[in-house]
Amino acid sequence: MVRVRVRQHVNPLSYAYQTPIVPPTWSQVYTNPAQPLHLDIGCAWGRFLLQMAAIEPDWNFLGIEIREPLVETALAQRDEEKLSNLHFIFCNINHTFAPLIESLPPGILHRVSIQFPDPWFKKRHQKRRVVQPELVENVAKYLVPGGMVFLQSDVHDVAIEMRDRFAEHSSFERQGGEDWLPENPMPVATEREQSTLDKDEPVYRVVFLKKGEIPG
Ligand SMILES: C[S@@+](CC[C@H](N)C(=O)[O-])C[C@H]1O[C@@H](n2cnc3c(N)ncnc32)[C@H](O)[C@@H]1O
Repeated sequence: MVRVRVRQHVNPLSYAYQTPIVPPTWSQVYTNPAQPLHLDIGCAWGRFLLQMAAIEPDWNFLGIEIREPLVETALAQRDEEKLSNLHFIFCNINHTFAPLIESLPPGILHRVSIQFPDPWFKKRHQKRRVVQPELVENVAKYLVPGGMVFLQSDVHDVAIEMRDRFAEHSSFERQGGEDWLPENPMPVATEREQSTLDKDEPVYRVVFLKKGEIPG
């Protein structure tokens, strides 16, 4: 895979990232647009999804990333691997969630992952964090009953903040008790997860399911 130099962070609150995208024509993107969708928010180079899409051909995967060069690289790799159940979109998810999901067949969003989101440590920068109350509200609105939210971070405060934002919402039920999950429920580790584990550092993980009856 060819790697280009990219900025480490972009400010999602800056003017350049406020416009919602025009969604693609999904029948030109996925072979079967009716398959359950896994949305990965902040997918970076897309390595996690490239592996997931190969392992789970009966799912569609959508990676969202605010740094455009990473999306271009991920799409090129997707094409090289001929994965017709995988797509990546360059956008700011905080301005795109509703129009994006509404452009898909209804009842399609079954899984959302947010893995190692940018921590934005300084107090005055914390509004740049991706898990804002409006995002939680949108996940609650569009995820199917029984659908899964998987969150993980190596930064304890960030993990607590995103965990609490989902826990406080009446639509979600936390899984696995009060402790952080010891294992990743997904069969693939992200790049950030792998580098954290390689350094023997902790990863804070939590899963929520959306309450309600699962459609038969
Ligand atoms: C620390 S990286 C983690 C990447 C990957 N999930 C992993 O675990 O290896 C966080 C990613 O989220 C992206 N990101 C941050 N804010 C975003 C936003 N509002 N919308 C879409 N992507 C965002 C960043 O550009 C970055 O690539």
